[in-house]
Amino acid sequence: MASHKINNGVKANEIFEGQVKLYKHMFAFLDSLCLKWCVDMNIPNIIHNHGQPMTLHELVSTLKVPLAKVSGVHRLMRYLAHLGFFDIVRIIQEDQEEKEEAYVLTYVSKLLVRGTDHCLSPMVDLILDPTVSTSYQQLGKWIHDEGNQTPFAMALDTDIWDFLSNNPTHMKYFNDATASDSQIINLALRDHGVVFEGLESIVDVAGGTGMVAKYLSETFPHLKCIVFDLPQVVKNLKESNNLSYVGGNMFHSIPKADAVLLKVCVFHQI
Ligand SMILES: C[S@@+](CC[C@H](N)C(=O)[O-])C[C@H]1O[C@@H](n2cnc3c(N)ncnc32)[C@H](O)[C@@H]1O
Repeated sequence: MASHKINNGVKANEIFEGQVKLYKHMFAFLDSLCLKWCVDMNIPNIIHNHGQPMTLHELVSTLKVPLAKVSGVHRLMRYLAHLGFFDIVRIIQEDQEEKEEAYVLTYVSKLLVRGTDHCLSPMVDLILDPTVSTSYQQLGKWIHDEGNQTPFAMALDTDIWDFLSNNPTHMKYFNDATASDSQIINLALRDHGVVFEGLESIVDVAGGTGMVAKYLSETFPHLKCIVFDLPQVVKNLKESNNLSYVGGNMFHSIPKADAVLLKVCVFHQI
């Protein structure tokens, strides 16, 4: 493309390339929302349960989509395939002469199949929940605020922990999401268990509902595991011989143990 100068000394090719980049990021929210759509529709499980590549026709009939929306599903699935969530293969169905497109899971969408020990769909449920995601609309207001409130706190006029404790549905989203993330960590711990050998006790500070501690207590029956979190998070959770829950505020004090485990994610701190 010609790169002659135009107004203000900006080259035409820079304008076009800039526009492409700008639009890519401007529409990036659609990537997240298409992901949310496919998780909300349970498509990873539907394809997984189908046991073989699934055609559009099979998918829309399982989803019970009205005829008018079949092409919409087709477009969404092609876009999700472009993003790497599905592969598109061509298969021949019985009684047909022409090959047909069919969807299969990729290593990414396999992480969205609910009911496995490495499912991250609860994380998608939480992060793309409108209450959480729209709080980032507050960034402009937040940057001018002299206090230390997060955008989430500004949007809802309450601290995230108070919000969760007053909203059981979101509390469940949050706990399920952090537990799903911890399942993945457990896969890493499984291969590096040597780190915990020789310890008699460990406290998982801000350990949520105890997914990591549960794994440790089962893998190392002689290790005393304590999960420490806010009282409303750990109340009524099932303890075992070497697994206990303690409620409190980590900024005041934490239970004594040979080692401290601290694993938090920071999305709600920004
Ligand atoms: C992102 S979650 C991490 C949970 C778990 N460690 C994990 O990685 O799955 C942060 C945790 O910190 C807890 N938390 C927040 N403020 C706390 C405080 N002041 N004292 C103890 N726990 C707190 C929350 O209840 C929540 O379970």
